[in-house]
Amino acid sequence: MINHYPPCPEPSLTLGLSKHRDPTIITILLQGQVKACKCSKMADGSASNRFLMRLFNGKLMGAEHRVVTNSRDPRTTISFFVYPCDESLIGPAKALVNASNPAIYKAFNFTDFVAAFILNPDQEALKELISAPPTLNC
Ligand SMILES: O=C(O)CCC(=O)C(=O)O
Ligand SMILES: [Fe+2]
Repeated sequence: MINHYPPCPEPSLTLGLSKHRDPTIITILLQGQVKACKCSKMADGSASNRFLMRLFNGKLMGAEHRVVTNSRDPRTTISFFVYPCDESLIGPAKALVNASNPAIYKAFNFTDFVAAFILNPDQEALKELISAPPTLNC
C-alpha cells in the first residue's frame, strides 16, 4: 500500500492515519527521511490485535500505531503487508502450548478471520471466534 501525506497546515488537528494495529503477521514500512509513524503503548483489543494474540496464545500483540502530520514536509510511504494464505489455520503456535500453558483460543482459518473481522464484521461470528473455548488439538 502506498500512502501520501501532504504537509498539513494544522498538524495538531489532523492525523495522517488514526491509531490502529495492522491485521498482518509482519508489516515492512518504507518511510524515507520523514519519520511520523508513532507506536503507542498497548491498549484495548482490536481485530488485528486478536489475530496476533491468537498466534502467540495471548503472549504478544501487534503494536498500536498512528501517523502524525507536519506542516513542512510531504511524506510518502510504502507498506508491505505479510498475510497468511487463505487456508492457513490461525491458532496458538504449537511451540507455545503445553500442559501449563494451554491454548486459550480456538483455531480458525484465515478466510474466516477476514470475513468476520475485516470485510463484513458479523457480530455472531465475532462472538463465536472471540469467546469460544479453546479446542485446538496440538
Ligand atoms: O505510512 C505510515 O507511516 C504507516 C502506514 C500504516 O500504518 C499502515 O498502512 O498500516
Ligand atoms: Fe499500520
